[in-house]
Amino acid sequence: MVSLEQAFATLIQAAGPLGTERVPVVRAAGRVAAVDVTAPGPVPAAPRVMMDGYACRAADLAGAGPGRPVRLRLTGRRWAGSAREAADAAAAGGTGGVGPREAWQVSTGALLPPGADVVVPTERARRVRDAAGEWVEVAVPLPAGRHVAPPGEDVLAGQRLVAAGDRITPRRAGLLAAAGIGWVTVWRRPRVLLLATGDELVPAGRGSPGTDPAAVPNSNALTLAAAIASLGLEVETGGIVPDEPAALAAALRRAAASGADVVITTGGVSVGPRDRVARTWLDLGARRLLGRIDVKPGGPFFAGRLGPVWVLGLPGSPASCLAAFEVLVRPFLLRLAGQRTIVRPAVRARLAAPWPKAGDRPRLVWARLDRAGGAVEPLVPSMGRLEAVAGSDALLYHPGRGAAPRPGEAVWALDLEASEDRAWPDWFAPPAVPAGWAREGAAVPGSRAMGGGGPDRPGGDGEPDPGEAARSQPGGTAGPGTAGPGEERLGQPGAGAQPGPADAGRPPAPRTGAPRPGPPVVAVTGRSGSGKTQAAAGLIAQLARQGVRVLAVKHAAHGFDLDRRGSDSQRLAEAGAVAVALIGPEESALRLLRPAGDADGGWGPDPAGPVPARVRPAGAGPLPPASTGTARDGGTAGGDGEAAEGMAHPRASAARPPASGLNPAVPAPGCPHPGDAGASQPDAPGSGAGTGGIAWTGWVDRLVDACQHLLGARPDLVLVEGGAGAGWPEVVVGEAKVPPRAEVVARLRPGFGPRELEAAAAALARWLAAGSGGGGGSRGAEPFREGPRGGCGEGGADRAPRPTAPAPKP
Ligand SMILES: Nc1nc2c(c(=O)[nH]1)N[C@H]1C(S)=C(S)[C@@H](COP(=O)(O)OP(=O)(O)OC[C@H]3O[C@@H](n4cnc5c(N)ncnc54)[C@H](O)[C@@H]3O)O[C@H]1N2
Ligand code: MOO
Repeated sequence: MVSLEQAFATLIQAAGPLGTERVPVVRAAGRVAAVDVTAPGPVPAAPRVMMDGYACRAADLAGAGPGRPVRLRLTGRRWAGSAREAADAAAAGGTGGVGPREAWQVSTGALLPPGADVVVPTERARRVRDAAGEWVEVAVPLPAGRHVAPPGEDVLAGQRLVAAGDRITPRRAGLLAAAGIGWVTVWRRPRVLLLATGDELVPAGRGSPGTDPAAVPNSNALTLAAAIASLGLEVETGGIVPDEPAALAAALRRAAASGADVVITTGGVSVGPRDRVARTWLDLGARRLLGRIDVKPGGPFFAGRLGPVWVLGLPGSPASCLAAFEVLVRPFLLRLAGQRTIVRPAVRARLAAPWPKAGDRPRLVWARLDRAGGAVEPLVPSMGRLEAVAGSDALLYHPGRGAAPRPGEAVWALDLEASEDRAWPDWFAPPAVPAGWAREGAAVPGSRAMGGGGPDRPGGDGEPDPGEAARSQPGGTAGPGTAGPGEERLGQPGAGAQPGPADAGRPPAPRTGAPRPGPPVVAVTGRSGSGKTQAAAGLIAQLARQGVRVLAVKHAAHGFDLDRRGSDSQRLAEAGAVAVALIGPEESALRLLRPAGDADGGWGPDPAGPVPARVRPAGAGPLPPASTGTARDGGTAGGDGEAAEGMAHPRASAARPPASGLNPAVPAPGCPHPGDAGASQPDAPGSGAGTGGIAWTGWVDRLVDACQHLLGARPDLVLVEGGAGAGWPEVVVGEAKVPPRAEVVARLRPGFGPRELEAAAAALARWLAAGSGGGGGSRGAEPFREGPRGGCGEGGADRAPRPTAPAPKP
């Protein structure tokens, strides 16, 4: 029997989206974007009036004041939607715009007339008519730009509006339309056919157990149909199928030929003589993917492929059927739908009442979650079983193996009220091959690959869609019509890899409830040329061997060339970092580990080599969007806007920071350091050279989010290589932020070699194991630890404490 975790991995990693189609933006809401959609131009495209009033020149208002009104001649007007008056005025011998000491009457939404640079609201102006004509008197000096929206105020040109794999919400669809986008490439919606099996079943709403005790209303189908429809899939209920073998076989054969992508049955998957669903699918030629699962309820299960059709058998008992749906089938369907986030968050919650069952085997329990209090109450069997299912808003999971959890102990609670925001369930160890990481079209026998070529070409409607681009890779701008490998790097599900080798040897991932602290941040500092990169790569290699997922951050103060072979970032990636973030003065990039066996992509012969995920100018928009986890992750980041402010690159400051910018700020030399008071940077005083530093405000969280987003798992550790430090490489640890007050766990000496690195890694591992790092908990909220801890830096690494690690720049 497979575990729930294995079952999830098998199902999810075998599935991928079903191909793309183009839909007009008016029908895009609710669909899943198949490519990134970026703004073709700024919105507004030209300065726009934001108040009903008078457009004029700010210079003319300079002398205005109470009792000293400035008088402007009214020479034109312009309403929203009209730009003709300029031409009319020009034809009439006027200036064609607002001249000195002139004003035009304007309405909110109008284009700012040429020549004008400010709008005086109606309330602040007085209209005067005399023999010489019409005038406007203004008694307030208003600066240029007041009540005028500059181009790009709503949307910046090139800004990502929707990311591949995102469900397009109604508001996002509105945004696309506002940006002038007409058509969107989306993943095709899976078609689901539901069949209920069982002679005892009667259609829901007809027949009652009260009048016919043997009758069972087909309640599963209506629950499943509503739940699946709410995911944006097409769903059809195919009615009730008798248990009689020939009738069952005929019904399943018809279902498989119905054009559905997925046929889901309920009932008949257990071991009784009339439980023939799995057998019948196999007889019809289906290939089995999964059978019974080691979990209760929900254990009786079947998943297979019959030609291009996915066939799933859920148990009949509603509490089991719906539990299996929530933990397996729902994520699976979302994956077929192309959605990048397919799993709801689970939290660690305190058990508020006794565990209702023995703890000897893996169990799911319907429950009610007290989100504010972090407590959870199992509802079985305190109520009727079905009543409990209906009254639940959480599913508890206990993996079995030993004693049942006791009241007060923490259990995993899948929040059934939260929307999907992650790619892998919290309650399983991160997958060795991250979810969504499989290459599209990669061969899985019998799976419906992405037509071998990925997304369909845009439809033959001839509608241009200049706003859309799969701009995932530098130099390789895969258009919507090509199977850009970049798309899968966005975490696009593919029909791809089998579950990777289990996470053997990997220490359990930090498992914490919400709010979840960020992973610990470690810096390798040292003077230029001191061997920092060598030290960082060595540490990463050691940590990776122990199964620690390291996100390496390389501060490239002078910019970087992403594709340069032998670059530091490549060394870090090759050492075994799951991702390498490059933070440069003008752009940032995140490289992700490429799954083994995926050879193309131009990164050289190493099949496990990294690929560039994306590069964006610092001001131009986020790396992958911060998942909704960002706010919860809290700790170091403010809200999106705040963080974005803190992260705006000074050179991009003319442009507004994007609403959910991920780009860390890399202040230019001498720039005041943006960010919150606790922000610091790895550059120590004396690093001189004006390299600036990395502003920590929020962006570590965002990089971590990006990893979660793209790899389906959070890194266990963030390792920053950068900053001058004292001299020779030092391994500096801090909490969520790198110094000012951090401790040095290891210091390497000139000529350090593998032995010294090993010792440094061991010192770091001890620090992590001591609870300062790796284990989660409340770490993220703690201040920096001051001073050294015992036992650090043994062996080849220097033990010398360094009580004052790099101090913050003023
Ligand atoms: N000897 C064993 N018997 C059973 C085992 C076992 O391990 N050994 N497993 C039990 C478990 S656990 C479950 S769960 C059920 C699953 O059985 P089936 O999937 O074969 O489902 P049915 O037998 O057809 O029905 C079970 C139950 O659910 C009712 N039902 C069925 N369909 C619907 C529907 N569409 N709407 C509402 N209710 C439905 C049905 O009337 C039965 O009462 O097997 C155990 N047996
Ligand atoms: O596990 Mo069955 O699925 O207990 O009700």
